[in-house]
Amino acid sequence: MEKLKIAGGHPLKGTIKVSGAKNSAVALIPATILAETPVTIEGLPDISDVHTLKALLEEIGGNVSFDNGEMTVDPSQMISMPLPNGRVKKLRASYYLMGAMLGRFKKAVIGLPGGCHLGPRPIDQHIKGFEALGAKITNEQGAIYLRADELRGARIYLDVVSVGATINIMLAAVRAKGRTIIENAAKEPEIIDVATLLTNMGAKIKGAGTDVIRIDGVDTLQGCQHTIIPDRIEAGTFMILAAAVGDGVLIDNVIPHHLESLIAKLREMGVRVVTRDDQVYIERSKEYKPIDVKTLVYPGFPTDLQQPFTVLLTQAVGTSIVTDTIYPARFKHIDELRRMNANIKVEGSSAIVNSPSLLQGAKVKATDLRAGAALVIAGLLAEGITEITGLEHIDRGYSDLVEKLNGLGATIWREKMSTTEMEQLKNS
Ligand SMILES: CC(=O)N[C@H]1[C@@H](OP(=O)(O)OP(=O)(O)OC[C@H]2O[C@@H](n3ccc(=O)[nH]c3=O)[C@H](O)[C@@H]2O)O[C@H](CO)[C@@H](O)[C@@H]1O
Ligand SMILES: C=C(OP(=O)(O)O)C(=O)O
Repeated sequence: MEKLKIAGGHPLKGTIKVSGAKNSAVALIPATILAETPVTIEGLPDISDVHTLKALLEEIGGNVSFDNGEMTVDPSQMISMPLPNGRVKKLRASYYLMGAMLGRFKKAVIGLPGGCHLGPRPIDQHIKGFEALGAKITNEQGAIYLRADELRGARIYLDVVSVGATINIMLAAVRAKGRTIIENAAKEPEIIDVATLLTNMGAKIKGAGTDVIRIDGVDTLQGCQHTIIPDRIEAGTFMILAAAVGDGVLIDNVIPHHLESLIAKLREMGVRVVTRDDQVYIERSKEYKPIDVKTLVYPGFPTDLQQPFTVLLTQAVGTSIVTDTIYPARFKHIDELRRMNANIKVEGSSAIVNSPSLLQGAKVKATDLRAGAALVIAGLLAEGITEITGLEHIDRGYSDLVEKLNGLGATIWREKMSTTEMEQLKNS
């Protein structure tokens, strides 16, 4: 087990490259199950979620190679093996195995997903969608059993705008008989990316990226080659980090259009942001203005950037309010930031940030992926040494983070934890 150490308080400068999108990768990889012949995905991030999904595809008989960001999946020998426990609990997106296996085999047994603990994360809209397509679904001892004699297209209205439910229903519907219409669909760029892969495989999908998606089911899907989109959340994390400690940082491999809400909020705070075709240049400000931020579904401000952004707000002069409307309890990072001398209190679904605070290095714990990203930014801002445990969360979503930040001149490294430290962590 390792911990992350950061010697903070130094400005960063240079170029940092964004990897492929985690939230696309974790849907694109299960989508390969739907094909009859090999599918190649290029530009995948080297993160634990990708490795876990690779192992899950192998468990059901997939022949998978993964090297230098390129994964080739031969799904021809896959069978509908039950995946009730173990690896499925390591990530949220194992729920996409439900849609993909239902689409290909018309049956699946999958354990309930894991992922970040952000308060309740129901999957009732996924289930509602599968049932509308004709599947019978039961929940037995923590695993979901899905079975259909045949899948038939249906009109499905989502009661909540859900990324996972939109993609999952799409995965099952591409091999259903007839037309499926998903109304009140989520519009995230990752949904368009998955629809692009499926279309290249031979699926008939219209409207991905809008709130009405039409899918005409087909009998078979074939292999193809696909390049993943850049990770807008990793890019956003680097933009916030650059706004906090950057003396001129160029973020490379970004689609600025995917980050308009963040760019607007950074500018509102007084940060200099220059956008180019696939790059964003950022310089920290001499005096940051306090602002209010509310997370919303895309294209609103992403909940996944709420935690890192809160750290930047500790440098503003005045009071800022951050409200998370997607995950109202996504504030576990606040206790850790307080250990670093931040003056933040949580009231309901809002964090009230009184600032500026001179952050101090401390021993802190990443409770989830973006809490980890927030602590890294805090560590880079803070005076002294910050020690972060809970790296398994950060490793789910950030590829080569230490190397990338060292490339900007940061002093950040991983260290093995002693047995005593591991014991202390287990009991904390
Ligand atoms: C692997 C992946 O892509 N994860 C992202 C995905 O998670 P995920 O797909 O799990 O998030 P959703 O978009 O489904 O959730 C949005 C909201 O809808 C609620 N909900 C969702 C499904 C459902 O069946 N019932 C229900 O009530 C959730 O509790 C939440 O309040 O989108 C989230 C919101 O942008 C991001 O934070 C996650 O990084
Ligand atoms: C919440 C996140 O991930 P997941 O849905 O995979 O837990 C995230 O990426 O911030």
